[in-house]
Amino acid sequence: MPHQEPPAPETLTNAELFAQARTVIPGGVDSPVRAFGSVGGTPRFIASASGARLRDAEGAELVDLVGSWGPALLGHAHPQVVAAVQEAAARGLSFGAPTHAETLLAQEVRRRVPAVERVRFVSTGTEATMTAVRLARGATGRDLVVKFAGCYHGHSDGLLAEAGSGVATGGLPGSAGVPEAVAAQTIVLPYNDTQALGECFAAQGPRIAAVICEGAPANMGIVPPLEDFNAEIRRVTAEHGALMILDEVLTGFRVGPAGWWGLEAIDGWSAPQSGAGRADDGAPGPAGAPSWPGQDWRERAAWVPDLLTFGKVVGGGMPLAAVGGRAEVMDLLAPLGPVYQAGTLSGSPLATAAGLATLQLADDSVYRRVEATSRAIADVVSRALEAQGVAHRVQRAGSLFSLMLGQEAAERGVVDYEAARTQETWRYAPFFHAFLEAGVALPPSVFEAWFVSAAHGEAEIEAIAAAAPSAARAAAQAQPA
Ligand SMILES: Cc1ncc(COP(=O)(O)O)c(C=O)c1O
Ligand SMILES: NCC(=O)CCC(=O)O
Repeated sequence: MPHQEPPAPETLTNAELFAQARTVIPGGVDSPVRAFGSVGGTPRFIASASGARLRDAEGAELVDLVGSWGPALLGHAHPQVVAAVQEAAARGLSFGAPTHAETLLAQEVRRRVPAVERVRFVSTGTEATMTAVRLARGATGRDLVVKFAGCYHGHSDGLLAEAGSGVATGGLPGSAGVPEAVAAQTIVLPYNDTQALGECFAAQGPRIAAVICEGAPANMGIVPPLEDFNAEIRRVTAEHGALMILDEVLTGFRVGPAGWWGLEAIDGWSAPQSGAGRADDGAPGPAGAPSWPGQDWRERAAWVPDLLTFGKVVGGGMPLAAVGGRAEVMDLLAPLGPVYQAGTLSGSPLATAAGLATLQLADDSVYRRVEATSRAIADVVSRALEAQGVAHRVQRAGSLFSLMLGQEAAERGVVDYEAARTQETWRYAPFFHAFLEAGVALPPSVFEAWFVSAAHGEAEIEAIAAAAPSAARAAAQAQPA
C-alpha cells in the first residue's frame, strides 16, 4: 500500500481532531479542565490566538474569556512578549546554568511584592506550592498542612483533597493514587470559617506546619475572603509557630501589580458581606486602580504571609512559576539549606524572557483597563440573566469574576465550597454552549474564573452583549439533570 501522509490538521474538524487525540492522549487532553467534561460537547482545537481572540481548527474566531487559564493578562501573542521570547530563543533554549535574566525577573517580583525577599523559579504552579509545603515542613519540623475545601493548589498528592478546579468540575472528592499516609497529613477546613480554623489549631496546633490558602479563591468560582479571614489565618499561624502560604498562582500579578496580597493587605480591599444584590462588587482603592506597595510597605501591610506562590502571569504564557517569601525560610532551600528542590528547566530562558516582558508591560493602565473591562463584561452578562429571570450573583475578586447561579446563591452569596457546589450548576452547560455558538469562549466549568485581558475592549464587550440574551435564555430554560 502506498504510504499516505495524514491530512494536515487544518483540514480536520474539531470533532475529528478530538477523536484522533483520544486514541493517543487520555481523554484527548493534556489537562482535564480542557475536556468539556461538565458542559459536554467537543472542545475547540486552537490553531492560533491574538489579542482577545482565538481561532480554532475550523477557522472560527472566538472571543476568549479563558486566557490560557490566567497567563494572558496582556492578551495572546503580544508582539513585545513574542519578540522577547524569539530573541531569547535565538540565544539558546536552555543551559542548565544561571542567567542574568532570572535575577532581573526575581528583582521585578520583589519590587512588586516586597514580602518576597527571595524567590525561586520553577516550571509550574504545582511545583511552586509543592515546594512551599516542603519548605514549611522543613522550617517547622512538623508534618500537617491545612488547606481549604474548594481551593486548588495544583495536583501534588497532598493538596488534591476536596480541591477546586477540575476536581470540583468532575465532582470528585480528591484523586485515586494518593497514599493514605500522605492524605492523612492534610487537614481540610471549610473556607471563610474562622471558628473551624481556631478549633483546628486548638486541637492540633503544635503539629501543623502551614496553612495554605488562595489569596482569593478562584477555583470554586470566585469566593472572596470575608473581611479579616486572611488576617486571621496570619494571626493563628503566627501564634502557633506555623507558616502561612499565600497561593497567588492565579491572582498574582493579575488582580493588581502586587497581586491579591497588594489588593487586600496593602490597599484594604474587602469583600462585601453576604446579602441580596445582583453584582457582589467589592471595589479596590478609591481611584479604581490597585496601588504598588511602596517603600513603606511594612507599615502599610495589614498582614504578611511567610511564603507566596506565583504562576501563570509571572511566566507570560510560558511554563514558569515561583515560590518566594521571607529570606530566612527561603534560604533553607538547597544549596544553602537542607530542603531539596531542583529542576532541569527551572528558570527557562524563554519563560523568563516572556515573564519579564509581561511584567514590564503590565503597568497601572493595564490593571485599570482589565478591571474596567471585566466589570463591563460582568455587567452585560448579569443584565441579560436578570432580563430572563435567572437568579444569580456575580462574585468578584478584583478583576476576576464568576457567576453563582440560583436563588440561594443570589440571596446569600457564596462563601464556601458547600455553597458553591449547591448552586444551580446545571444551568451552566446550555449557557456556555449558547455563548460558544455565538463565538464567545467562556471557561468550560461554572467553577472557573472568567479571565479578561488588556486586549479586550469595546468590540469584545459588544460581541458578549450580543450573545448574552440567547445564553441567558438557555440558562433560564435549563432543567436539572
Ligand atoms: C491557585 C492555584 N494554585 C496552583 C495552581 C497550579 O498551577 P499549575 O497548573 O501551573 O500547576 C493553579 C492552577 O491551576 C491555581 O489556580
Ligand atoms: N483554575 C484552574 C486552572 O487554571 C487549571 C488549569 C489546568 O489545570 O489546566
